[in-house]
Amino acid sequence: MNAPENSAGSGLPEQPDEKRFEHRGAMFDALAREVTERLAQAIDQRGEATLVVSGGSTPQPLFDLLSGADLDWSKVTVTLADERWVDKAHKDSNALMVRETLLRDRAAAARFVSLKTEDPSPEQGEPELEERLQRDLKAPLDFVLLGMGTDGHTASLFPGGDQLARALNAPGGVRCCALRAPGAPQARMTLTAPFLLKSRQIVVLCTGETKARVFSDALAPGPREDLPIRAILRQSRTPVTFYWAP
Ligand SMILES: O=C1O[C@H](COP(=O)(O)O)[C@@H](O)[C@H](O)[C@H]1O
Repeated sequence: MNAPENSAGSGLPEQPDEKRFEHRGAMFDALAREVTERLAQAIDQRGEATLVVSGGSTPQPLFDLLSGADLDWSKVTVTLADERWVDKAHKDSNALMVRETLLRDRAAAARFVSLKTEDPSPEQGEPELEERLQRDLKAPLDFVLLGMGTDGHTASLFPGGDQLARALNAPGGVRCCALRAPGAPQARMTLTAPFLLKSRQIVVLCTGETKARVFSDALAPGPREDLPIRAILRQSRTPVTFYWAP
């Protein structure tokens, strides 16, 4: 097994905290409160906040709730954990989903940093995006919301990804990585695992029994390459909470 990225004695257990709920509604309410409180605290303490969000379907009810949260959204920078390399109006665009569900109502005042360029491929877009992320995102990130696929991917850290090793082990503060994988219909841009871990708090948000089983598998010994979510769950540098409901 490869060593976890960030296991250098922070005092945190190498195991996430878990918050399990009987109903999704209660889970989304609790998580919306936690995100709002953490962003408000960051704004109070540092004058600004950075929120990284996943794409996919699971977080959409949370985004609906957060869009009306009573926060000074003009001080919040939002970006994605990963993006599919499709046109910004394409139905599979994570940015489109985030614009339609989160960045409206009060949250329309937030600044959005896109993970997409006009380049035909993510490989060609990577240098410009790396520059953008270095310039526009302050680390440590205040709050990182991740999802997980039933194949154990998180962000676009997919098992079998052509650049998975680079995305898991990126050196020197590299923030993003283009990646293609058999389990991902479109080419992807992902934040690297080391950059995701450069954060004050990570939440992994999952629903359903299948993902609960994948989560248990990920906590068991085995290579990160098989279930890349392990790069997030099995480290002791950054606090992680697993939010789950059936
Ligand atoms: O492709 C993706 O999948 C995961 C999980 O999505 P879900 O629809 O099962 O919630 C997501 O976290 C990731 O950001 C997305 O690009």
